[in-house]
Amino acid sequence: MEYLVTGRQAKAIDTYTIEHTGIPSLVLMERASLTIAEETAQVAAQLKLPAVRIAAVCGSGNNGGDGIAAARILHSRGYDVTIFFAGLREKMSPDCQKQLSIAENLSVPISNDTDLDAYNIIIDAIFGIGLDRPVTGTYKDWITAVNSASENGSKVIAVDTPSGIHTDSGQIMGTAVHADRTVTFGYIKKGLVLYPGASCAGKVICRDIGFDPAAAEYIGLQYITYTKEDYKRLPKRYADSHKGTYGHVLVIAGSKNMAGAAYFSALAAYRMGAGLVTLYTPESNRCILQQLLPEAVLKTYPDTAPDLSALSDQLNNYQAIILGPGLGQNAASENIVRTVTASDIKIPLIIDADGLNILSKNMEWLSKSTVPTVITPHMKELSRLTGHNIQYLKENLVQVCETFTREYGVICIAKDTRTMIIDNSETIYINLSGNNGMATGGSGDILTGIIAGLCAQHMPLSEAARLGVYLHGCAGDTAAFNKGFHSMTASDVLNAIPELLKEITLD
Ligand SMILES: NC(=O)C1=CN([C@@H]2O[C@H](COP(=O)(O)OP(=O)(O)OC[C@H]3O[C@@H](n4cnc5c(N)ncnc54)[C@H](O)[C@@H]3O)[C@@H](O)[C@H]2O)[C@@H](O)CC1
Ligand SMILES: Nc1ncnc2c1ncn2[C@@H]1O[C@H](COP(=O)(O)OP(=O)(O)O)[C@@H](O)[C@H]1O
Ligand SMILES: [K+]
Repeated sequence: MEYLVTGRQAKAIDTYTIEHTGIPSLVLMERASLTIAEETAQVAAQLKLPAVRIAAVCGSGNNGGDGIAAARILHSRGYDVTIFFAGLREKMSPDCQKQLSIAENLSVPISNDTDLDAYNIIIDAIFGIGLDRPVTGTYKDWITAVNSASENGSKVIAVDTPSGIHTDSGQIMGTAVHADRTVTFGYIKKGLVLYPGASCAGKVICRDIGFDPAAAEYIGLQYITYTKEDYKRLPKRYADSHKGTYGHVLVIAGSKNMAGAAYFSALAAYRMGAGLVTLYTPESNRCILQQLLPEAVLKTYPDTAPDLSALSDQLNNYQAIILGPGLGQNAASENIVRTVTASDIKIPLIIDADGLNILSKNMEWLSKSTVPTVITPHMKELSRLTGHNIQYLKENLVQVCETFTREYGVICIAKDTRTMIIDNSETIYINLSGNNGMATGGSGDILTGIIAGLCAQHMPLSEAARLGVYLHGCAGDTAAFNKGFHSMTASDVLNAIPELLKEITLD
């Protein structure tokens, strides 16, 4: 697990380390600059040119101070480096002032020119976490100059964040640097992983510069993400076990023309390790699903007339229930959704797709429901559930989901390029696995199966939500590796689950 920080939190970590721990700010700056110099040297070596010219474009805050110090370190190591001062001398921070005077004393070249085209590498140190308003005027011109050099082939290394990106939201504040890589200090800033910030950051490299680890605990960080380290959370298999050990999933899914969603969801639960999967689906799907997935137990109902009291009586027989993929929105589906949400079961329920579309027209069912529930809406479904348009949702996702979660007592997995999970705790999970190849029909159905498979193996629902979303994205990444972003399908994501889990468990 890794933390992602906001600008305010990053600043508080700086301040704690300086004031409470006693590490001087110039020491932190020197360490930050060393990482930039190392990264720059690495890029310079990769260019394989007879001579490499480096420009450090520096603002007047501490981000600029990092850039000036990095230029000084590179200069002392024999690199051809020039400082371009993009800030205002009268507004320099004390540390930036200090760095500029050291650079002047050591005769590091400082240019008054604005033409960056002759430089092979540009260090962007105009703004870091201190950016607090839209970029205008000469700053805008500098950012344009950096981007134009980049378009002409220069490599751009951003210091801490690409200048112009909002540290928290990833929004472009008027204009922003498009970097090839961003070296960020201590913790990854949230704005570097959220779009469009993530597109401007390029490859994000997070380097330790000596912040006191106690600072994070003292401040209380809120945003987390999973990495390969979290593979170890996968439920254990036991030599002495049977299918009951790994739980029984009920998948309430599919309708006349949507057998595929039920199949994806059910197979994903099996692939994730569930002991048994039962599919509750209309009679018209019987043949196709039996052929597609002989491993599943089928419980079919007459297409328009499910036996709701029999369904209700059975619900307690499972360890996890999926409701909604391809369910359709006819009267029979509505009755099923009402019956399941109104039941008194204490079994984890994962509601997706048409289950959510039906609920969005019957929100009182959700408010009255006492079933432990996770909902997995994509932005359109979330828009139907909350009444907000997608633009508003994207800009206010955390706040909208927090309100929704509190009001309805559910865990919300807001699916998007960067899926977020908001439950009733302080912690917000932001997912970084996955890729655009997953923007293909059926991907979401697989996620429901993965989460249910984990719940069936006795993982608590909020934990299964996080690990499920992470592994779903990892399976998507494996599928993209195998088939490419354009051609991969939901079936490829399903088939990547065993490949992924094999790699994890045999490691
Ligand atoms: N001791 C520390 O605090 C450390 C800070 N570090 C570096 O310092 C950076 C933060 O430094 P600062 O807090 O000085 O902030 P920045 O250097 O990011 O920029 C702040 C300055 O820019 C001005 N500004 C903000 N938005 C503007 C806009 N749109 N147009 C014009 N001016 C604008 C502010 O008024 C302020 O003068 C980090 O990103 C990191 O690179 C590192 O050296 C590590 C240690
Ligand atoms: N560009 C992308 N980057 C990362 N993940 C993506 C991207 N596009 C889609 N996904 C993921 O793929 C899944 C799509 O789900 P959904 O829209 O419900 O698909 P479907 O309804 O076809 O099953 C979500 O988990 C989403 O996070
Ligand atoms: K920067």
